[in-house]
Amino acid sequence: MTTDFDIRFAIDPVSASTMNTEELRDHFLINDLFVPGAVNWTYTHYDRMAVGSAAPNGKPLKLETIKPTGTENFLDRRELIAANIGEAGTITVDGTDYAVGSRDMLYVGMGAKDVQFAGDGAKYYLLSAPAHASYPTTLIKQSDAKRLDLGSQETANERSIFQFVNADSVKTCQLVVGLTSFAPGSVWNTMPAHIHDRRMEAYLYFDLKPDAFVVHLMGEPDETRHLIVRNEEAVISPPWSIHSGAGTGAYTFIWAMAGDNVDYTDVDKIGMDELL
Ligand SMILES: O=C[C@H](O)[C@@H](O)CC(=O)C(=O)O
Ligand SMILES: [Zn+2]
Repeated sequence: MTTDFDIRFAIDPVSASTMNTEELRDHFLINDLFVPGAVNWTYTHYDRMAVGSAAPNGKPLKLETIKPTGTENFLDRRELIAANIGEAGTITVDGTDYAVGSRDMLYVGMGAKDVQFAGDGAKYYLLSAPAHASYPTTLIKQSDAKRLDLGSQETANERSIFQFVNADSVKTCQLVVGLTSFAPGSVWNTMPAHIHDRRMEAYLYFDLKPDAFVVHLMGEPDETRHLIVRNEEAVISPPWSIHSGAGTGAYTFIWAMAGDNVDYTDVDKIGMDELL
């Protein structure tokens, strides 16, 4: 078996501003992310972040290398986070089993050779970035996350940010990952919006009803575009872009960054009056 992968080149803001809907979706949206019975990757040229999935569907799946990494094993020069958005499962790393419950994340440090994803109803969302050191493989539960409550009901952005990667939970080289959930009726994420040119970001939207979608905003603050994003689809946010969205109904999302620093408080805020 060989793992399927797709490559996304880095797009500059001027080129992005000339794109039509189809071109924007081809470059920045990842649909068909979860393929039952397979691992698949989207290898991006934004900080070489790879965004993927493993949906075991009854049969354990092995993490195989893909050509773009240029290494014998996928994690020879990379680190990985697997976030389970499905039912409880098990990830085995070089012979050690980790029970990864629904909404748990597993950090796998650089150098792990044999990684297997198992669990009938488990759905692992995968994030991987180049690493410079090998940190211990660690299970991170939602209760280990640092919680930040933001927004208000009046502005439909009342939400809780769970920073799974934080100073107390796990040490990583580049990956900073968390999950954001909403108070009933709140639909706006990341508004007011921000940019962080030193880090790219990826969003996975899930827990959406079949006919619901998120209108995801991207682009430079004075040149915004939108993507219609459905359940279990992901969006790549280039370092120069805002990343914010409003759902037609309830949803949850996982955000993940890689780049020059691991300080998620280091963002450039965009004023509500600056968006065009
Ligand atoms: O850089 C950080 C990420 O964009 C998210 O943490 C933002 C987010 O979850 C939110 O405001 O709803
Ligand atoms: Zn951000």
